Amino acid sequence: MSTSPGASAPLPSDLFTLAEALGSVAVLAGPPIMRAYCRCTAALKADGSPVTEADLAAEAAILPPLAKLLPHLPILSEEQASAGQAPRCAQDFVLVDPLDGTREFIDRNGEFTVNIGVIAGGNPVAGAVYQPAKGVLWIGGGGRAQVMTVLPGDSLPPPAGRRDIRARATPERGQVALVSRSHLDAETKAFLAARPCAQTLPAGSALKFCLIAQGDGDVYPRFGPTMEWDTAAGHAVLASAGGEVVTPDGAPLRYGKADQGYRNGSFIAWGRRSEAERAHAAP
Ligand SMILES: Nc1ncnc2c1ncn2[C@@H]1O[C@H](COP(=O)(O)O)[C@@H](OP(=O)(O)O)[C@H]1O
Ligand SMILES: [Mg+2]
Repeated sequence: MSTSPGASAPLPSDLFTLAEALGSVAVLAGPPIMRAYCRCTAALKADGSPVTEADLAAEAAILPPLAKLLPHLPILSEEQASAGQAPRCAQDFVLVDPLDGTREFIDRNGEFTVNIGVIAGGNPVAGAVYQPAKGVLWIGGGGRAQVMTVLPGDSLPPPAGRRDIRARATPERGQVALVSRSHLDAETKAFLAARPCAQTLPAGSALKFCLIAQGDGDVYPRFGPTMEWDTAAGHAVLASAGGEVVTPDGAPLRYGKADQGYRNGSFIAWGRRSEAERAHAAP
């Protein structure tokens, strides 16, 4: 699939409804992922094939319904990109990581997710993050975000089975920092050492964004490498819950960086920052 990088495509006007639809698609990746997860035991460490199998099966479950949902938007998916089949995307497109947190899958700690994010004008506007091992789904779009329990492959619950979430106001002291469980670099450690953090919580994959979005954390610094498909969905959920994701110089983290191979630079995800916190972080 290809598109002109500057092309703009019509998006549904109700971005929260779009996020719900993305959630319904993300949940479809649950059954193939959990089949591979349950089948593989110790053999996985010596032979990574069940991970690849789960990645590919999850992507195959997601892409057709996603293309039907958003027929005018190019889809950039991790496995297709790895196979050299990525469309060139710049402004309006969809980012898919069918199995984010390969290390967590291999380590069998359940902290892996399915990520689907919609980008408009280079910004994430709707997203769904699904944790199949726990059956938890986060969705966000249009300034509204929710968390709910959904078993792999099931339908989304009615409103009574969902919880609206909002990032908490960043406390001046005793901030809770989320960090990668598997990729923690020296620069991130130095950032944390300079902050009034009471607690550092490790979490895999896009769960770090979701935990801040639901008020269980304040900051997620990431100075090590990530790809756009790792962050877009969680970024959309967090932004819809009142948080933000910025680069170290304070600019919003943007998407469609084709010339950089869709790699993100360093970023810091925040809950609802106070003015004092903004001033403290100013370059
Ligand atoms: N050296 C590296 N280069 C590029 N991306 C990296 C990387 N190390 C980690 N990542 C990204 O970080 C993601 C995992 O995030 P976390 O460490 O927060 O759980 C990985 O997603 P995948 O597991 O889907 O490949 C991968 O894309
Ligand atoms: Mg990933």
